[in-house]
Amino acid sequence: MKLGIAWRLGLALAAVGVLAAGLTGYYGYSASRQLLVAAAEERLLTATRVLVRQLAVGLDNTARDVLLFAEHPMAARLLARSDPALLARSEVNSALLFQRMLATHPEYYQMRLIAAADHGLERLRVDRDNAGVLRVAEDDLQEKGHYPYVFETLALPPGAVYVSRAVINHEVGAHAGLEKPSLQVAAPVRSADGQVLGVMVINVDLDRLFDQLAADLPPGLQLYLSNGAGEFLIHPDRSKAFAFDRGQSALLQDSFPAAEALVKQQPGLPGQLVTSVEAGVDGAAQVAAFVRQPIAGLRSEEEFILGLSEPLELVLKESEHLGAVSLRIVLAFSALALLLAALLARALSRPIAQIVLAVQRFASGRQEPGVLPLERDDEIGVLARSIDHMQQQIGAQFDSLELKQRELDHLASHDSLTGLANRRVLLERLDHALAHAKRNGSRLAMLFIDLDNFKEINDTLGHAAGDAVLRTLSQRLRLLVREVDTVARMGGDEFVILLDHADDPEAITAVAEKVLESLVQPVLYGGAELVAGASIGVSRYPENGSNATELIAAADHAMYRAKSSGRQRAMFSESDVG
Ligand SMILES: Nc1nc2c(ncn2[C@@H]2O[C@H](COP(=O)(O)OP(=O)(O)OP(=O)(O)O)[C@@H](O)[C@H]2O)c(=O)[nH]1
Repeated sequence: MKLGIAWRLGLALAAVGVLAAGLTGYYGYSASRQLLVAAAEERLLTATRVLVRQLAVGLDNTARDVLLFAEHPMAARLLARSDPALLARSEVNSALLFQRMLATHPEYYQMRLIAAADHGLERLRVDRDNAGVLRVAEDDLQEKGHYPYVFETLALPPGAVYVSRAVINHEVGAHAGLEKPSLQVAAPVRSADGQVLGVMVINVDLDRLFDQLAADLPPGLQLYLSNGAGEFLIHPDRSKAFAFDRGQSALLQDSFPAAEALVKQQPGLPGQLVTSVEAGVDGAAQVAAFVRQPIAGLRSEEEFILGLSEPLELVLKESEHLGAVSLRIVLAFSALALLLAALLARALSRPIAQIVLAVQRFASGRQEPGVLPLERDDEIGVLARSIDHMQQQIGAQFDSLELKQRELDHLASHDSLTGLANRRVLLERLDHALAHAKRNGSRLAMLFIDLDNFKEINDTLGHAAGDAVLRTLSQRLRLLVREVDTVARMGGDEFVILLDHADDPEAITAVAEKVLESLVQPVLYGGAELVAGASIGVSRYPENGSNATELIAAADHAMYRAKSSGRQRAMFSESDVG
């Protein structure tokens, strides 16, 4: 189907409408997604910074706890082992305090007092086990001098606190702490004279610590902790936490490439970033925030990078509703655009079709012209009125041309002076009449009339008088014959009357007599009576000829005989073609 210009315009407008609605919806939808992602990044970063702050506070509190015990005189007394009675009481009291501490701090799983002497022999130790909290029997106490948290702490200045690297605790007999991700927080114990007697150590269960920290986080968030090198210590996928402890590698920068900037950052400086990855935990896209935070005020080789991530799907959940609303709006606008386009196309195509029909009808010259939308006051109305005006102009010019054509036809076929048929028309009609007569076996007669003494009128009264005589006599000739008969002026003062169905010679003679009588009647001109008269030669078909030339020649010849026989008479042709 070929579409008209109005429909094509309508469809183009509809397409523009649909496109505009679609693009608006699409950009609104994608802008909302970007805003949601940006808001999630901001939210995650804030939450991560809060967590880092809580971690620092937590470690600080543990450091305070360690210092409290390390600097208490009871610790020095226990390690100095000077007074046996005092020692026994101190042991009981200290063990009680250690047990109270473990009871109130679920993240602590071990508290120990370790001597600098005897290869770092544990002097007092309270462990958490599956049943609760227990004081480790003297026989089970171990030598720990070879562990960094012992010999490095022994070297610390007064008041300093050591924080170990995050490790999995493989120490034999560690009860609940065995194979736990741990931090050892330790401080040296000194005698009153400043001599280093041993160390006070609290073992922190990292999992419990972060369970506490993350307890208030909204659901759906995932927690990451790595050391300064990017090795995961806490990961939603437990197989990635402490992978280095199993001789494997699971690095923050591998899971979140942007985090490499934090890993490579100069130690001791804080840093933060937000990032998005296409395939995070479970292969789902994630939005994440990471913060690197040095442990301020504590002696540690460790720095932590803490992070939170949220699945992109969760972040964009709100945009799904917006997307559905956008889609409905786009569909509604598209339908509206199509409807408007159809209405516009109809509104345009109707008057255009009217104009086309009117122009076609006008072009094909139909009697009933098409109706133009003349009353419209828009461009189509202007066009219709212009076409109407043009049609009227063309119609008027056609009428004028037709008139002129008729005048030309008349001029070409009639004598201008008398209005009678001219020689050309006479010959046409004669041919026609001859053909008809031959077919029907009918007869024709031709009267060749030449005025007598006409020259004299011209010569005496002038050409105008001659013209007046010619006009008057022509009128008389026309009135003498029937409608079907032809009266023609051959030129000068010569006329021919062609009589159709002229079977009877007497009837022909009667016509010739009437002609003679009529033409000899005077013509009034300028108060004078002018008399011409005429001589007539008569030829007949088929007697005197079978074609126009023969019949005219025969009549002409008979006319000359009438002239030479004394004028004012009619004579029949004597020529016989038979
Ligand atoms: N006024 C006028 N005269 C014409 C016209 N056409 C021809 N004539 C004149 O008509 C005359 C015709 O000549 P003739 O037939 O020899 O003159 P005539 O006096 O009738 O001679 P006969 O036929 O022998 O009687 C000429 O003088 C032409 O000049 C015309 O249209 N108007």
